[in-house]
Amino acid sequence: MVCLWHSQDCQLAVYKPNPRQYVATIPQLPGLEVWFQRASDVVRKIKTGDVDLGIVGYDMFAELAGDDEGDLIVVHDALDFGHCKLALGIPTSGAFADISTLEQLKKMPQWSESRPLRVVTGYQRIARDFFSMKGFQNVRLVSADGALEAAPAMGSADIILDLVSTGVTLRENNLKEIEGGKVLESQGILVANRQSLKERPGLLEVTRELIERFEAHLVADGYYSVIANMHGDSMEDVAHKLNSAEDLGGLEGPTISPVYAGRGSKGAVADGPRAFAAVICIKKKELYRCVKELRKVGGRDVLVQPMTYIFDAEPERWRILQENLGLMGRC
Ligand SMILES: Nc1ncnc2c1ncn2[C@@H]1O[C@H](COP(=O)(O)OP(=O)(O)OP(=O)(O)O)[C@@H](O)[C@H]1O
Ligand SMILES: O=P(O)(O)OC[C@H]1O[C@H](OP(=O)(O)OP(=O)(O)O)[C@H](O)[C@@H]1O
Ligand SMILES: [Mg+2]
Repeated sequence: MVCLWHSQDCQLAVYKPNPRQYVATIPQLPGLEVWFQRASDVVRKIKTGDVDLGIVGYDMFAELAGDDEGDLIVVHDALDFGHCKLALGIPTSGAFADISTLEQLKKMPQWSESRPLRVVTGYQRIARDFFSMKGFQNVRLVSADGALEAAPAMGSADIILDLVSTGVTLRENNLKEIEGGKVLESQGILVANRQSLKERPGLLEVTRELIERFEAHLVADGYYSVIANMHGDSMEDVAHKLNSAEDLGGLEGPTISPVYAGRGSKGAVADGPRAFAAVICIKKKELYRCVKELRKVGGRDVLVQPMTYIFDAEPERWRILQENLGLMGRC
């Protein structure tokens, strides 16, 4: 069983036949059951071995894995979605108006044993460790499951520790971040149950395929595949033009092939340079610059397509996983 909280588009479409049910499949990976669960339950269920693999935010993993990561193993620690940070949110006015650093917060004279600084958070373990590591004395952690940003205005807490992404929720609730108040950075990760990986038939192979596909997709996500028609005396001539232009060389160099133009088409030239199609791979950020470069060297009819995968050598993360499981050289 795989437990998916969120998924990124990498051609592993999740098929959920019934919107009111939580079970689904990935047709490309038969034999795999997908379950949609709350983030906290994803970690708990992998820990107990009820599910084998799961995708969650690192924040939830850090909170719930505990010191005993023994049963859990992070298979991929950077899936490049769900980026956010866990940070303190402090009121912009009142007693905190002049507080802009963690040091200043710590030195506030108001807080005592009988009236501690009340911090509301869903991340009790991380908060406890953070405040004790930073040497805070009079802090009381308050629990809540959502809408934490309302707590200071409601009077049920003084400050909050919660996820921040754009910062809009903090701002709209008259809260601010402070220097030193970032506790951790988070993004989606792939986690597995160690024992299941070792024992459940077929699981390691599926995990290997997921690592390969995720890595290949994450690399491909930065590129476009570009096909352009070029005119030249020969394939070498066209290749030379592309290689001498900045950033048109592709990953290893352009792929050039002849264009067999039909009668009357643009590419049909009786005597003169012949038409070739050049396939190159370009960085998304460089697209428009590359189109202009292509035009300069005679490129026309530029077709741009997204890339799904760029598979390269076997991923380092697969090697690390085998090493962690003590399986090096056996797969
Ligand atoms: N604003 C955000 N931007 C990016 N990622 C976020 C944001 N909020 C939450 N996340 C990520 O999503 C995960 C799940 O968030 P959360 O626990 O709030 O679940 P939810 O989908 O809002 O459902 P519920 O709150 O009802 O459980 C978090 O652990 C975190 O990794
Ligand atoms: O910095 P921002 O982009 O504004 O995002 C931060 C908000 O996102 C999360 O809440 P979510 O939307 O998941 O609501 P919830 O509290 O109901 O889980 C988080 O708990 C913050 O409230
Ligand atoms: Mg939420």
